Amino acid sequence: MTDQQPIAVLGGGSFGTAIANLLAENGHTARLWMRNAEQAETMRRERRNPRYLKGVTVLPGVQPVTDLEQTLADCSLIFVALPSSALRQALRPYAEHLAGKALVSTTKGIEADSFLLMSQILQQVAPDARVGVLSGPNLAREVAEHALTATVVASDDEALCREVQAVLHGRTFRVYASRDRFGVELGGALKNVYAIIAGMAAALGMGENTRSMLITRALAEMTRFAVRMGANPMTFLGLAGVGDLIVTCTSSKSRNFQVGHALGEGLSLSEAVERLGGETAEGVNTLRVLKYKAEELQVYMPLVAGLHAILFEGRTLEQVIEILMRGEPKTDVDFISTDGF
Ligand SMILES: NC(=O)C1=CN([C@@H]2O[C@H](COP(=O)(O)OP(=O)(O)OC[C@H]3O[C@@H](n4cnc5c(N)ncnc54)[C@H](O)[C@@H]3O)[C@@H](O)[C@H]2O)C=CC1
Ligand SMILES: O=C(CO)COP(=O)(O)O
Repeated sequence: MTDQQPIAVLGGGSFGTAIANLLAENGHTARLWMRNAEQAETMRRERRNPRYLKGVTVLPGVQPVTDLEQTLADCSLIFVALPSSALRQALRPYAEHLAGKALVSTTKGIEADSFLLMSQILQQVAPDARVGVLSGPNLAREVAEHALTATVVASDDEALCREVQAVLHGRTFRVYASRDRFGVELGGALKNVYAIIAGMAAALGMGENTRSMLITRALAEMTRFAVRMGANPMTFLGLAGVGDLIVTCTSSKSRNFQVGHALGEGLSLSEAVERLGGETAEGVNTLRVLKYKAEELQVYMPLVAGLHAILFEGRTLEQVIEILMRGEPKTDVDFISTDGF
């Protein structure tokens, strides 16, 4: 990448806009690709995102664009901030334009049928691309409003990690590098499920003891699962593991937490998702596939099983709490074995 070359951000939602602004703040030109021409035009004219991050000014260095082919041709570093349900379909027609490019996924989801993470899909779609992920406790609004924030870029391509650090690292945004691409990415996807549970607990007026128990046992079961899948357990003690788990399980700015909260208020799943007004909450789809993957791999994930039972198997919250709390006494701390909550 030369100093003059623009950097692409694909997806003009909350996170894409926040990342594009960070790049612009650091003196780069960010080509923010959006599929909706009207919204791109509004952003160009009014320097704001018409749908997401209300009140945030979009900096002059951010260029909203709608021509994906041209954007890919012009940029060698490309951040992907599309929902997981859209990523493969959106990029597959442009596969030939991705060869040799550095693709960094910021998407925190899992593909339904394949159980592939987004960087694995990028690798499939563009086998000759350089691939990395960006993940961590990074609520888009707080990033955009300059809350002091840290994140992780992960790839076995060290040069890619350094490039991402160079362009994103700034006054309020610190970027750490990791080689555990799989663990960093999996952490970002798994924590969304627990944020839904935490939102439910908050709506039901459960206290801080409960929240702490939830977060801690969530960390145990997501680590257990990730290690079984081949991730480094230490990653889960870092920003992309427990860091992201804490922020999404404690903040009402998290859309997954909001879905859980709405469920706790008594809304149905479809009503809870609808209340987000089209914003992405990845945790619902992740829950569907995770439950079956955990069973297939025989990984003990009682919180995942419990939430699945409530949302998709007609169990009540009371029944699930009874099962979770009244089970036979277990040992604490043993994260990796099947003991525990
Ligand atoms: N919002 C946040 O705080 C963070 C979000 N993420 C992740 O980033 C990803 C995107 O999230 P957000 O930006 O928050 O979502 P969002 O719901 O705010 O925006 C999604 C954007 O993708 C666009 N989009 C949807 N389907 C598309 C398609 N088929 N083709 C082209 N564009 C399409 C939408 O028009 C919208 O502009 C998610 O996986 C999320 O987990 C990661 C870190 C923080
Ligand atoms: O991933 C996030 C913060 O790190 C954002 O979480 P939500 O997608 O739940 O808003």
